[in-house]
Amino acid sequence: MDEVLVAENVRKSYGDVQALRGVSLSVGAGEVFGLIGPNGAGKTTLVRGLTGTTSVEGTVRVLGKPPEAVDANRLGLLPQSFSPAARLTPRELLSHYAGLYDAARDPDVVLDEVGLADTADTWYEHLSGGQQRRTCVGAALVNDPDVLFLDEPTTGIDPAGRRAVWRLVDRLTAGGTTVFLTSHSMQEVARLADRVGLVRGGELVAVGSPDELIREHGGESTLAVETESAREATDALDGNYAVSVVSDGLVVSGVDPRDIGDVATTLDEAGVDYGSLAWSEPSLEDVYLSLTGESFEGQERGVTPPASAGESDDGSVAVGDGAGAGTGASAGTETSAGPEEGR
Ligand SMILES: Nc1ncnc2c1ncn2[C@@H]1O[C@H](COP(=O)(O)OP(=O)(O)OP(=O)(O)O)[C@@H](O)[C@H]1O
Repeated sequence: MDEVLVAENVRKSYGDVQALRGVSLSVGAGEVFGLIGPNGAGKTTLVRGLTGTTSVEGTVRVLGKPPEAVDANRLGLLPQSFSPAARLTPRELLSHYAGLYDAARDPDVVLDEVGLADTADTWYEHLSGGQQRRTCVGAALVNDPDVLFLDEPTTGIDPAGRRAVWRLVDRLTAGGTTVFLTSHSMQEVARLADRVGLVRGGELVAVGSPDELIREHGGESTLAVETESAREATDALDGNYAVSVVSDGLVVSGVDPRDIGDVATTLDEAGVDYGSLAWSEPSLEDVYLSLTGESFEGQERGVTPPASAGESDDGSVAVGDGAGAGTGASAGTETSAGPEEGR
């Protein structure tokens, strides 16, 4: 695989703050690389170092050259903060940016793709935050770049707009564009990234495909039991299963989906009332939690609300509703991305 982006021992300090402490990575042609990590971990600094918008120590190569030497027609950058002229419309802004390049795409087509066809003639300052961000996304890729850097592209954008941006990224990567993305959305990273890097305290602490990271750092699948009788449930399951008590019940670790019925039967036989059983596989969120000690997007892994069988918002599968209802229950698989938001 041709290496499009290479960073070797990249370091950056702001005064006493070591924002990057020797980051090395490479990204191949057509690959989507997703960078995740807590606030202040160094993600934006790395994007800035890779794009030559801040000086760094170490080596950076983009398309085989120092970033400043790369033809601007071939690069796209959506910075985390980007404030274009407030009294221009999305159509005017994209036309302006398109005019800076040799062979840009038709701004109206891009506006349509980012879902702004209806607001193309509204002043930027009168757009909603999400519409503004979509305008910026459109501006970053109007030149159809070979390498695209997106620093938190969909922050503030609603789910439909996020899907539109994801489809745009799909379209670009299908055409061979390499994408380097930072995000605080686990769903976005799992949906888009071929490989994920987790940065913490200025260091890249893990790199791999989402599946590899989940296998290595995600821990076991779990069955969350929502019950007010945690002690009785624990007594019933102890010995056969690893159980830990949580605020609204207990979590049984390492349960194979085929064993859910056995857990339900055991609880029934012990006379334990439970509201729901929710089985889930480890996800990128668990990887993030295990490597940073913080939950991703502020979400807690765990018990889904009582529900009849069906997929919950976090993609886990809840079964049962009251004692006995879980017997013979089937379970689905939580994808690492949670419920797929349509391609
Ligand atoms: N221009 C600057 N001057 C001084 N310190 C800075 C500057 N830019 C970043 N830093 C510091 O460098 C560290 C890394 O910041 P950076 O913005 O790269 O983190 P991040 O991972 O992108 O965070 P976030 O998720 O909040 O966007 C932080 O401690 C930050 O305070």
